[in-house]
Amino acid sequence: MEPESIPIVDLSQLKDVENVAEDPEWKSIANNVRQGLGSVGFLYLINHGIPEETVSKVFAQSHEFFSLPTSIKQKYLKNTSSESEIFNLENYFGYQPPGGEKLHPDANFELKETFDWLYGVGVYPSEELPDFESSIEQFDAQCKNLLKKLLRLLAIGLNLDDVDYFVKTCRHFEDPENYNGIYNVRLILYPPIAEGKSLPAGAVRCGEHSDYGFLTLLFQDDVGGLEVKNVDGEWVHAKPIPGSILVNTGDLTEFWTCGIFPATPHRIIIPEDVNDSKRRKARYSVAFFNGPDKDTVIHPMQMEKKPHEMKRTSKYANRSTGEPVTAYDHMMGRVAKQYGH
Ligand SMILES: O=C(O)CCC(=O)C(=O)O
Ligand SMILES: [Fe+2]
Repeated sequence: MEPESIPIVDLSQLKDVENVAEDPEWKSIANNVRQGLGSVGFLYLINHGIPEETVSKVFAQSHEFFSLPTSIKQKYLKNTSSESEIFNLENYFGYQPPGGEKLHPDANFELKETFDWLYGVGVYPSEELPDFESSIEQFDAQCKNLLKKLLRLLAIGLNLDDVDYFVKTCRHFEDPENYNGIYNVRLILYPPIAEGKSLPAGAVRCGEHSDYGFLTLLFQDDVGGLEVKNVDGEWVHAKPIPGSILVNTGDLTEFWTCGIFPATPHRIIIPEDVNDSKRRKARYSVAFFNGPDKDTVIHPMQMEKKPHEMKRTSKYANRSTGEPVTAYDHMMGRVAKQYGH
């Protein structure tokens, strides 16, 4: 039997209408989103409305940034020196060199470089790359637009009375200066592995993990290598589909919906075959990690699950009582661990 694959959801029919909850197109797409995110926990969006040019500009800036000499990149190093530095969200920007972060506590070494961008704070390489900030700002605005639609689709799919139930917890979309939302844009480079290069034992590109927040938008180039664990526990290759965006739900959403939307484990391993093109090529990706405003109190929702949502064992699936917790408290413990605190 073919392993369960990652569904594709077409957003082309998502029109700006007055009452989205009653619109047949919105309802039908909302069902597809619930089906996809409620099973595999990942889906591809096509015809999502983010212009190709906006995405390629960010990728171009990412290529340029990671090609800068290490001494320059080190100028923009993220401050991960202590737990309190990391817990201060305003510090969550900057560069991390290979091995600087572990998404899985047991991963030996993650062969990647990252750069995190936050709205309104941080020091960016404007001197070296004059278009860096404006490219990411444009991308940020487009991602937020799309996320608003997705959060409404989630609410419709769950039959919530208020279609803006989740959108309202992201006041940072409308007023980023005043509301401290937990979200960031991340540029990622997985460097090429030259023939004969020796790697630390057990090295991976990205250790197995689930994301922490609400929804992640992931843009990848054409190299491939990301694997996603499906309901049957098999690793499925999230092969690149040109122009598409991968979207997945994080730990907070799993907690919030008592497992209707699972936080699906994913990883990028290094192919053992030295001739595998995925090993020999650099891979670039860009992620938008979205969480709610940090003071949002999350009350786990008790609702009936559909049969396919019972299949995946979720940490929170059988929770009958869930103590409310703020989004910040739920997410930050996990963030600190990734820097070894
Ligand atoms: O680069 C990718 O394709 C995945 C990255 C990822 O899962 C993450 O940074 O959380
Ligand atoms: Fe991830």
